[in-house]
Amino acid sequence: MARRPLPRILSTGSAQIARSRELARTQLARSRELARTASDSASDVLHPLITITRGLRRLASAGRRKWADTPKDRRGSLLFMVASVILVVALVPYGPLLAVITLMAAAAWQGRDRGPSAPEGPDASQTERLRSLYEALVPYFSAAEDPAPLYAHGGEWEKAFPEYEFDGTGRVSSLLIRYPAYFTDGEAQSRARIEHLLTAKSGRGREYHFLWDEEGNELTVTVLAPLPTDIAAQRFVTAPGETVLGFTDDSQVQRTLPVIHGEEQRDVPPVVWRTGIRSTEPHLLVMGQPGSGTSTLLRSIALQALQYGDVVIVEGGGTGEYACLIGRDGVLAVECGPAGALASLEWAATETERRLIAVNRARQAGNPPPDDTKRPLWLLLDRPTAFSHLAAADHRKDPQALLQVPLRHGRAAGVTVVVAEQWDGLDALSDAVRQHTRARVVLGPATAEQLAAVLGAPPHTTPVADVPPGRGYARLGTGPVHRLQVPATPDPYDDATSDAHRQAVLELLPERTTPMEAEPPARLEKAEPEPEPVPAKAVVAETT
Ligand SMILES: Nc1ncnc2c1ncn2[C@@H]1O[C@H](COP(=O)(O)OP(=O)(O)OP(=O)(O)O)[C@@H](O)[C@H]1O
Repeated sequence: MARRPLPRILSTGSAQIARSRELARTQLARSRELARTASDSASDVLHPLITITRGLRRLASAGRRKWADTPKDRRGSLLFMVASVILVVALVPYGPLLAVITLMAAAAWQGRDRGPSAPEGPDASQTERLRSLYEALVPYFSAAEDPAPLYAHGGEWEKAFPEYEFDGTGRVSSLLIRYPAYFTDGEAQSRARIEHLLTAKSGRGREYHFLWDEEGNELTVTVLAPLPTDIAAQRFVTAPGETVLGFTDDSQVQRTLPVIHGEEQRDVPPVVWRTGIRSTEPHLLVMGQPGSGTSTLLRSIALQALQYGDVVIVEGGGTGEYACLIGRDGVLAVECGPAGALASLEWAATETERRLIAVNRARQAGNPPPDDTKRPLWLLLDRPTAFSHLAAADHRKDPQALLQVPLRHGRAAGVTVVVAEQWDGLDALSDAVRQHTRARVVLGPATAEQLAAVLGAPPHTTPVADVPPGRGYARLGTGPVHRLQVPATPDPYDDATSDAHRQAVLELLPERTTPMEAEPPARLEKAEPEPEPVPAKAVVAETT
């Protein structure tokens, strides 16, 4: 069959349509070109304005950051300084105009393009690190029954690690990890397994902080900077009843203390322990292994306590580490022998009862507490279990038994007990000491079990490989576990002490009120044949 030609109208129509399409395309391309040229010239014209706006934004956010970083107590002076500058500018001839020009110039400088921006996302080696971390977590964060597992071998690590940061050495410095809701994050063992794995895989030798968000099924891992070990003993800016145990991270402590370091002053976050009538943790237990710095912490506490109170020191180690305090104003006794320790603690128990009775009588009579009950009394015991062993061998009274009254009633009577003990003496500590010392410090290396036993909760940070002396953890009551670095407060009579540290401690010592010759020489010797007389001031207090 012969093919019929298409109707003419159709063939010419399609040609026309094709032509008009071609025309539309050219017009579109031309208008795009026009728009591009217009936008290019507009951005050329507006470029300075855009740069200045960007610069102003950067300056404003820098100002906001500076304000947020300024400690609250310094904000007033900062505000005053800014107000003074504004006033001076307003008063100077052409000042406002010059100020606007300077501001625009600074904004233009700040807002300039700063070269090619850093490439987005991790580089090859960082990707490899994150992938290997992800793969290591697969066995812990996956279950065979999960139809859409977040963790699977060869899976997408990007979904599991939405945020990450690396340090200069290419190691992870901060990481946000998502995990499935069925992971048993409420169990300490499950958490510990993950924390151990992450520590090993992210690089040992650093301290990590783990923040578990059980509600959001997220774990934030942060690498912590080492705590400063160079802060020496000094007068800390604290109120009466506050004692600085040491320094910690700024993440968990709102307050900072100005400390002098050499010529400089800097603000550091302290662990402040409150004692006295309103304290919920009126007594402290310090644990550590030999050489971890427990005596140094006691010396630091004594120097702070002596500002407002009296101190009795009982030293079971017999190393004479508190000799610098003998005869100083406010130091009622430094006892190194069992008989002296017993006598001092007997006096302390009686004194606590006396204060308690006096306070109660005054209260019942509607009077304020008498003056002779107000001066805080501190009982500092370094290794008291050494005396417990000696007392048991000699069939004498255990000095720890005498702590019962000061521990139980010390808060109301203004008596604070601090006990420092080594790990081998932990079991020999009396029940009263364990029950009433609600402020806790652990110094030096310690196992997870030891930390949990003393602090009552595991720290959220991993242990450091090399623990400097005076480094550890502190927990006040049921509060968070803080990392702690005790200020260097060495024995000034120790030959190994540096001159600067020796001078720092000597400057804090109160005046010597009892001449050294008046002190019986046997006082600092370990074995004492005769019972020590009750300290001079103690007798006075007892008879009043
Ligand atoms: N916070 C600190 N900063 C700097 N050095 C410290 C600190 N704490 C302790 N040291 C140093 O560590 C050494 C041991 O300290 P310290 O005597 O206080 O330990 P200890 O736990 O009481 O041990 P021991 O009972 O065996 O004496 C000392 O040389 C001391 O100067």
